[in-house]
Amino acid sequence: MRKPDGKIVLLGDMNVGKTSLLQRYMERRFPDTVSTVGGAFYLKQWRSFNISIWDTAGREQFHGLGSMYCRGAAAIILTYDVNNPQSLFELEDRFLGLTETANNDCLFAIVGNKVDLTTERGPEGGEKDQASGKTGSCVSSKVPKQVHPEDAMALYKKILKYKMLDEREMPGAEQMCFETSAKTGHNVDLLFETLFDLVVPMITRQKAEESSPIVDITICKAPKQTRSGCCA
Ligand SMILES: Nc1nc2c(ncn2[C@@H]2O[C@H](COP(=O)(O)OP(=O)(O)OP(=O)(O)O)[C@@H](O)[C@H]2O)c(=O)[nH]1
Ligand SMILES: [Mg+2]
Repeated sequence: MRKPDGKIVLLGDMNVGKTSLLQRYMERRFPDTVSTVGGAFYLKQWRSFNISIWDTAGREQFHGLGSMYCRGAAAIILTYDVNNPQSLFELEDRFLGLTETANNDCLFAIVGNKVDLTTERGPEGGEKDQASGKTGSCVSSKVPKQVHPEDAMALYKKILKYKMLDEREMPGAEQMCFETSAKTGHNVDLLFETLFDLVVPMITRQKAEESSPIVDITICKAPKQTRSGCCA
């Protein structure tokens, strides 16, 4: 098997839907899942590159493994559940620290999953069914969204500051914060394919640097002069 050219890692609390998102994208279905143990990866061919996408366990007992999975990552998908504010909080509190082992120029996407279960705020402040777009007081069993996109965008900006990444050189919060549904497939292709397109130039640059390493001439010492006047 060819070594992957780049790596993307899904992180986030248990039950937010990491495995479901990956299965929706790779297998085009929404099967029943069991809580992930350790981690597992899929290989995706994107253009001429092989990208590994790692699914990790959100359960606390596997927390120690997280930084190992993030090693050398080109992009990290921080996933939360739009119905569970605590799951967004956990991203900053528990998962961000695991990303220290990722590449220095690692990209971050913040993904609010399970939007199919929610209603959206309508223009007049009323609730609107996110799937059908209908406004009304009795809109099925859906609940108002608990975490709004602005909260995720604020976290994205905070992460750039924390990582000391220049906001002007990184993709904007609007591009890197997604709301998805693994159940309906909403925005799932957009999420993964946006990341692939951003990661590919990074891989190309990295490969170019590896094939023509820069020689630091300041560390090439001048030849020593021997007593006889010859160079040693
Ligand atoms: N309605 C709805 N349910 C979802 C969605 N995504 C996942 N689920 C359900 O949420 C539960 C957890 O999904 P998983 O994909 O196993 O969650 P996970 O983040 O991988 O969890 P861990 O492996 O424990 O870290 C399952 O019952 C899924 O069917 C979604 O977009 N909409
Ligand atoms: Mg899982």
